[in-house]
Amino acid sequence: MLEEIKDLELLSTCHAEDKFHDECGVFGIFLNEYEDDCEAARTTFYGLYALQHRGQESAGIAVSNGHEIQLHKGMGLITEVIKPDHIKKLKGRLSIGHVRYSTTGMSNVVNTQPLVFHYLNGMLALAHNGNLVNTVELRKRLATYGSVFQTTSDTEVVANLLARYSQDNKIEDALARCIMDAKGAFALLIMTEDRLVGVRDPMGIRPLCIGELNGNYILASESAALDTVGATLIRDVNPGEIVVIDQDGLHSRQVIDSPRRAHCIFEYIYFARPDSTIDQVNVYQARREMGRQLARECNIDADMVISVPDSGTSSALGYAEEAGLPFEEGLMKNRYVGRTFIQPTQKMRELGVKLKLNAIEEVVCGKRIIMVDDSIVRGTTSKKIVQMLREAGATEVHMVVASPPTRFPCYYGIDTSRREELIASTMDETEIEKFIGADSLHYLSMEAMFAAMKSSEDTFCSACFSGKYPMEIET
Ligand SMILES: O=P(O)(O)OC[C@H]1O[C@H](OP(=O)(O)OP(=O)(O)O)[C@H](O)[C@@H]1O
Ligand SMILES: NC(=O)CC[C@H](N)C(=O)O
Ligand SMILES: [Mg+2]
Repeated sequence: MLEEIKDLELLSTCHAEDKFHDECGVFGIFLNEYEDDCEAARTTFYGLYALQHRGQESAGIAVSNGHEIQLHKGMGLITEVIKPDHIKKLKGRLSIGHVRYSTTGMSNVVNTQPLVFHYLNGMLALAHNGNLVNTVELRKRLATYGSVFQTTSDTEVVANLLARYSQDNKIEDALARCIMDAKGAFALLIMTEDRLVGVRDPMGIRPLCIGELNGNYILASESAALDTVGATLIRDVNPGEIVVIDQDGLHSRQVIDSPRRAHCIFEYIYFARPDSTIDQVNVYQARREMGRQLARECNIDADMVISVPDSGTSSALGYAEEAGLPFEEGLMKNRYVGRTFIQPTQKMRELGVKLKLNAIEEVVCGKRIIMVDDSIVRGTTSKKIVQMLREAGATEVHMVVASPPTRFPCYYGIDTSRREELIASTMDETEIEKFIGADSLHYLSMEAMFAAMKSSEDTFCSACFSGKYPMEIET
């Protein structure tokens, strides 16, 4: 039986004001060996808990007991949506889960994932990280064949393609045809009654890795989720590869061989957890190296380096090390605020970032500060923090950013699709410096960023900085 809860209306997600550059997290497990019927759902819950930073709008878990798929999903964080009583009802040895930050289709309960469908050969569940760039064209095409849509998300288009191509085929054969049609970024998990299937887009834009836990296989967006559940990272799913996990183990098929790799550079800069390793590069080490490179490019006379926690900290450490300056905690983050929070009162809204971050006067007063952040998107955070540090007595505040200016929207799964909202698309560096009120502003160069990654430009998608998109965008 399909169980679906209504919008919990627990949170008024204020992403439009608060932030707009998350994406989604997926996690799936196939248990051969298990102690109790709820183990798959429970493990998925903890996996999604570890991936919460990737999406905070909604969450869901689907489980198969071999005959049918059960689902529980809703709006909110994983701990708000999935309670212990729900886990008790989600019985079965296969499970997939999703935490969402919407890119195509609104943030509402209808578009929450996993999506579960009945089709010719039974039931299937889908969980998607990424964004298709030819959704409109595919939807139109499918509609002319008679497809109907319940959601406005791009993920349902994939479900319809799968249903169309499945006929007498196995789901992985249908998927192999489907990914020839679907253009864009996708790390997809598909679960039928008896198998778990994962696929990564041909350029490998979004991450997906394979783990192993007591002889059982897991697919997850980030390796930190594997660590959390006690699993070991085996490898990344290759771009264009389909991985099938069933009772006979793991089978793999390379469906498309694209000469171009386009791993999202922003995963390393901001999205992913520093304790994750993606495509063999540890995120913490990448960020730290970007900080070192940044220090080599800047020459600022200052007393200390501070970070904008959380995601600016790894690069701030690298910067301080290279510049030979002390690293201090000049800003403290309220750990309970997270990336989505309950709408504050008007007065609190005016305080804005102060809900999240506060300066430690005793550290910064009378000091010349170098403040390191991973990125500036709209400039809201930096403007308020510079002001905060000055109010706390800092004599100079130099803003250094461990990435190049974010000038172009992302169409591949990060919701920065409104160019006019990106401060660096409308202002030059001098204007931004003035806007945020810093004594100076420095960005990491593109060359230094790739040097930090020890790789060339054509390994990554860095379109948010360069405007060079690895594939055509539907207009
Ligand atoms: O220019 P803006 O539009 O203000 O956005 C940029 C800020 O947003 C991100 O941090 P976030 O608040 O998401 O939190 P985190 O660093 O704790 O992950 C990023 O690390 C910057 O600090
Ligand atoms: N951020 C994402 O990866 C979103 C997945 C999918 N495009 C959705 O909007 O639901
Ligand atoms: Mg930040």
